[in-house]
Parts: sequence; structure tokens; C-alpha cells
Amino acid sequence: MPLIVMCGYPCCGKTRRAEELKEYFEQNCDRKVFIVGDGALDVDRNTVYADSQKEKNVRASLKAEVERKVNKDDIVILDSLNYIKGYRYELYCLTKHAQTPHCLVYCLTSDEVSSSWNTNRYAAEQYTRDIFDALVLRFEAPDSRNRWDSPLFTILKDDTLPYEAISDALFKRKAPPPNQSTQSQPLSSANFLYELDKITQDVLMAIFNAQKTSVPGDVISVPGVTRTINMAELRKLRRQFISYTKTHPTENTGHISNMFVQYLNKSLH
Ligand SMILES: Nc1ncnc2c1ncn2[C@@H]1O[C@H](COP(=O)(O)OP(=O)(O)OP(=O)(O)O)[C@@H](O)[C@H]1O
Repeated sequence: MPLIVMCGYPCCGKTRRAEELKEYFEQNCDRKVFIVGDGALDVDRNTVYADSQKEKNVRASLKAEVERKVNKDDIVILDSLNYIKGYRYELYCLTKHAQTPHCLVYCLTSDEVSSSWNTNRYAAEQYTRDIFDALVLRFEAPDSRNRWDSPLFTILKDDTLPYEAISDALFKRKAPPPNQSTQSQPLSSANFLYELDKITQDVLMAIFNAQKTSVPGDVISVPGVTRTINMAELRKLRRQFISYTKTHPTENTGHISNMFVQYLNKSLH
């Protein structure tokens, strides 16, 4: 019955997440799960995304397929870029018409990360540089304040999917409890989670690199640290900080570095 709409940059892990969801729902509820995606349409994506008419036709085919599949019992996952706000609105109208719940799963990556994953793919699966860049430019990020983008689950590359919250959003037919995945993005920055991800990673690398030339007791980027911290520890603290900050976003992304360093100081004492 319900529809899960995947969304994100080209090569950001949508199919991987869609498969994870399929596996979860097949194992945990007695329902069939269908993934509808451009992969099944036998089209060359580089040709399609270079031609707006062809792209429109593909979108229409995918929507028609979703419409056919959405029924009382099954779960449909639409695994495509779904990067146009108006298209997501049409999908929302479709679910409203079918009186079925829906939610959006947004795989959030930076263009650098997606681009490097793209380069490491088999040649036949790769987006060309031009198409990749054009799609990143055209991307219209979801915003949970829009009813067609809500409930919105924003997933970073190292996150575990919030399966239960997604399941509740679909089957309990109520908004999931306000947690990190369903919080609105801060008003001033649509890019907040990306900034959060990038800035904390930069701080982490600065500490890690500084340790290469310092001795225990040296004051480096994190004052008071008198022991060497390995990368696994740093990553764990970064994950904790990101989880916390997603639920307490700051409007000024310029504060993220300082907040993260303070968090490290507190956690390492
Ligand atoms: N969380 C992740 N961590 C590391 N690598 C990943 C992750 N997610 C995806 N990848 C890599 O990125 C590549 C693309 O993954 P996937 O096919 O899931 O992306 P996609 O967004 O569905 O791509 P497309 O836009 O072509 O449909 C894969 O080769 C995979 O190895």
C-alpha cells in the first residue's frame, strides 16, 4: 500500500538503501515489496538526462508504474533521482488519491562523495561528468515543511536506516515521533546536514593530521587532549555529535566547528 520515494544526488546510494528497506520489510512484515526504478526501463541514463523530453517520458513511465503497483497490501519503493519538487508533489497527489501513506528517504551526500562513487563504478553504470554536474545543479532538495516531502528521513552515508520510524510513518499512519530524521531543517540553511557532515569531517582530519607531528601532551586543535586518539574514537564522537546536532540544529553553520571542538573537549576529559 504505502509508497517510499527515494531521493538524492546521482550515485548517492539510493538503490543500496532501497534494497536495505526491501529486505527489512520482507523480513519484518508479511508484505510484498516492489522496487520501481529506471534500471528496469532499459534506458541509457546519460541519453535520458541529456534530453528533457526523454527525461519527462521516463518520469511519466515511472509514475505510471507506481500507480499500477500501489495497492492495498504491497509496499512500493520508487528508486529514482526524484529531484524535481513538482514531480514529488505529483507523487504525493497520487498517494493521496490512492489514500495511502507515503514518505521520503533522502540519501544526503556531498557532490564530491557521489562523484567519487560514480567514478569507481563500472563504466556502463557511470554518469558522464557533464550529466552528473548538470543533475547536481538541477537538484531541488526536499524540505520537510512541504507536505509532499514529509515525513522526510534524511540519511547520511554512514547512518543506519531508521527502519522502525519509517515503518511507523507508513503503517501507523501518524507522523513519526520527532527524532533526528524528522526534524525540520533550519530555516536559514537548506544545506545544513551537508555542512554539518563536512565541517565535522574537516575538524576530525585536522586533529588526526596534527597528531602525526605532535607528541602526547602537545596542545593541538583540541585543547587538553594529552593522549593520542585513534580514528575510530574520533569517528565515534563525530557520529554522536552529528546525531545530537541534527536534533538541535544551529542556524549559523559557522558555529559547527567550535561546537564540535567543544564537544570533543568535553567527551575526551
Ligand atoms: N553508503 C555508502 N557507502 C559507500 N559506498 C556507497 C554507499 N552507498 C552507495 N555506495 C556506492 O555508490 C555506488 C552507487 O550506489 P547506488 O547504485 O546505490 O547509488 P544510486 O544513487 O542508486 O545511483 P543512481 O543515481 O545511478 O541510481 C555503488 O557502487 C556503491 O558501492
